[in-house]
Amino acid sequence: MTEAAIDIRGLSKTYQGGKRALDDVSFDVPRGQIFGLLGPNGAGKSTLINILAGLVNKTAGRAAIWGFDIDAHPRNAKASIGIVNQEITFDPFFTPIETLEIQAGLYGVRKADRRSMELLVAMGLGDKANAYSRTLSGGMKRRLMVAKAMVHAPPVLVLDEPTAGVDIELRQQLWAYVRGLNAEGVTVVLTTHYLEEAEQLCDRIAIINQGRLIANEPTRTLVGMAQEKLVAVTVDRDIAAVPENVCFQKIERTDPRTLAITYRKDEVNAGEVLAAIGREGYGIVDVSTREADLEDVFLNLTRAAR
Ligand SMILES: Nc1ncnc2c1ncn2[C@@H]1O[C@H](COP(=O)(O)OP(=O)(O)OP(=O)(O)O)[C@@H](O)[C@H]1O
Repeated sequence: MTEAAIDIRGLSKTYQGGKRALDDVSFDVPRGQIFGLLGPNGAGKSTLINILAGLVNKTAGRAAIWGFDIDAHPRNAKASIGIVNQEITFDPFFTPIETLEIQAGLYGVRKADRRSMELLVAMGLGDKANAYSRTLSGGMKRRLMVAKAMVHAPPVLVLDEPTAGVDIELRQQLWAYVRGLNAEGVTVVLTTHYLEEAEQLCDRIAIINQGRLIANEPTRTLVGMAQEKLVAVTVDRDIAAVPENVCFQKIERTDPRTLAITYRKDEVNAGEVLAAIGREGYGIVDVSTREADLEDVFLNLTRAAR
């Protein structure tokens, strides 16, 4: 079996003062994937990433990056991971190319092995190599952060909330670059609050809530776990009384001629739901359905875990 890109076993962290930020968390990030780490505010995501980065000491458990245990082989572990933090951190007076060269120096990358320009080009910053970093747009700064995390060519790239506060267009742009890195073989781990983003990008998603792992599934499986489906039915005349039927989990009148019906797709199908409305003597004028999405799963799981 191929070793995992990241292997986390029984990881716990209790901060001074008693806050238990991680509670016996175990999971693998498979190599070559884009892996999403989701969780509400304060769930413990940054704590986990900071442990991998060597910035926070764990209380118990173990973690390995690209097969290197972070305690037994800290240097190799560190060399195997690039981390893009939430905050933008670089000296605004250096140019992008200088920023990358300095970072490469910090990581002990030999001059002959450096690929600063190549990275800038890959991130769409080739023509900005000699501009002051402070003159870059927000999106360019984010991309420079990604390039900076990649100077030592780590096989694993971690992005901690990289798109918080970034507008949709820049977000799409950044993801295009990240997908490009992934296509070249880089394993990507990202934390995000944007469920839709995770759903679009990630092969697999783990959810942390209050320090505990509550899900770890291929994205498609996770989305498939949402069994509730919503259908809005508009009928040909005003609805006098809201119909009742066992196949409706919930039904309400949202305007005089529209019913919003929730049903469980593992128990009934849309045809049965519509037939039940028809039997009440209404003609159906319009129907719209909403697929369950990751947000539904997320809410169900975090609610259940409370
Ligand atoms: N240095 C610290 N000392 C004490 N408690 C801390 C410290 N850092 C984090 N915590 C607490 O640990 C818990 C987990 O925090 P963490 O930052 O890991 O969550 P998160 O999932 O990254 O949240 P966010 O999405 O808001 O960044 C929170 O309750 C937080 O207040």
